[in-house]
Amino acid sequence: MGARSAALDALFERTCIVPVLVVESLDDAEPLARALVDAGLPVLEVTLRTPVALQAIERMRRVPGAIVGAGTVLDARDLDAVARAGAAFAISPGATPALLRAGNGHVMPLLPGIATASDLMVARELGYRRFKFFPAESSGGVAALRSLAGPFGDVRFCPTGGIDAAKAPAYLALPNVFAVGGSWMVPANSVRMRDWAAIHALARNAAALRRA
Ligand SMILES: O=C(O)C(=O)C[C@H](O)[C@H](O)COP(=O)(O)O
Repeated sequence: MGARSAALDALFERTCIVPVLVVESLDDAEPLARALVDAGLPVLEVTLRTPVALQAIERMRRVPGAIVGAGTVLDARDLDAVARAGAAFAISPGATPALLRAGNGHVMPLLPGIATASDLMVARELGYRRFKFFPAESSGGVAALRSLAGPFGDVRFCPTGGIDAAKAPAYLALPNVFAVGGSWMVPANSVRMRDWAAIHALARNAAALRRA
């Protein structure tokens, strides 16, 4: 197994649920990370969708127990930026050859996004064996991952996109799924209200989910 796959497998040994976070206000970064880590979800994906995302990664990293990665990494520039911010890993919704090559030049592991067999094969040629499957629900969901297991026996996935507490168990039951990503435990409204208790409760339920 390659070093990147081993590093990702080691990270996701600790959890099989990845909260996908959109941090609008820097003041939310620390209490949000604390609520999730305390509830049993230590691995966090901070999307680069807001202007404060890089600073949020830096702040969340200081929360004891938090393992903070970056999402929405679209190109080599984003990859360098999140590495500088101290992200433990990077996730992209899709993949380009340039991003995949840049990922090969980083110690920080990149989890590229794929939605089809052809996407996967391009990244596989460059050494990738762990992928985000995005957007999971609209790209065929559980049935698609079951089909991909045939030709790609050495590949494992983190499906994300449209998954919630009710849908997650069917994904986690698949042998080629190492984790499930999603925002269901972090409702935008709860963040706006700074209702960390509500997020903690949803995160606790998510943390009780297990791989098969
Ligand atoms: O911003 C990114 O990098 C993304 O790839 C998208 C997110 O992973 C999904 O939007 C999360 O999906 P939901 O759980 O349906 O909210």
